[in-house]
Amino acid sequence: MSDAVLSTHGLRKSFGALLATDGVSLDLRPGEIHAVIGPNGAGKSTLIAQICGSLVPDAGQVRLDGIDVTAASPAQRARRGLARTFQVSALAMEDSVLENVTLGATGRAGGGYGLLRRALGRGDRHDRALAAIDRVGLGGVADMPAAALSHGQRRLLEVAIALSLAPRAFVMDEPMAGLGGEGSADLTLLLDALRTEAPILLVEHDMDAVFALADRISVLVAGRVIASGRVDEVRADRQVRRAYLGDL
Ligand SMILES: Nc1ncnc2c1ncn2[C@@H]1O[C@H](COP(=O)(O)OP(=O)(O)OP(=O)(O)O)[C@@H](O)[C@H]1O
Repeated sequence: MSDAVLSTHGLRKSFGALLATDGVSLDLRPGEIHAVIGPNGAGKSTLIAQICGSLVPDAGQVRLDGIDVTAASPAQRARRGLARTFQVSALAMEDSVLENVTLGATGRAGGGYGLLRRALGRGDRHDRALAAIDRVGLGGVADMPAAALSHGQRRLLEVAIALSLAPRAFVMDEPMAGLGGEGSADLTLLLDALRTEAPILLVEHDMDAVFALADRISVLVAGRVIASGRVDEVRADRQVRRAYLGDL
């Protein structure tokens, strides 16, 4: 797809005899949320790891803005605008919300300590961090340590770190995991609004959130995309219902 911001082409990765991803091709287009769903062990985390560069595929390619980044490191991809939020929070708990955004974004983009100190002194980085914090609704707690935040606020902080990179595309790994109803509702509203700033590849088990947010869904089962399309198309797909959705 020529207008895709992010795309994968035939990504394959095996662990011994197990094919964890088996020729996965999908794309992420401007302005959309594309959800990837599938049962436990389907290969979702393996797919994300290959997209973000922490796992090298056996075959296939990843393109960002049409450029082949398959050989690029996670930091190089982050600098090109690929912003990942983590399934397990990677925050510095002792540091303030603001420090987490300024340092976290610099770290993910691969800055060493010297670069990090220069970045800290830079007004634009500070302003961008504050804007991202405001954007996710944490403006009132910018000086509080991450440890003092609720679980839901920590997820919002993860999004603020990603947002401060001025990303071309977000990759989010189960952002709703462990959130209660209120936390999920807040994050759903935020993601709904964020898609126009950068499209979101969303791996998520929470089907309410997926159906509320996704423009398109791809269903991964045993390492293969068994269906991909608009939400109504995928919900109606017999193979998907049999393999995964049950009686939804
Ligand atoms: N480093 C590894 N070494 C060996 N096998 C692995 C490794 N990582 C993943 N696997 C296997 O690959 C398959 C796909 O795993 P993966 O974690 O990508 O699935 P998933 O869809 O993310 O599952 P979940 O929804 O439970 O997070 C599983 O069978 C898993 O056991």
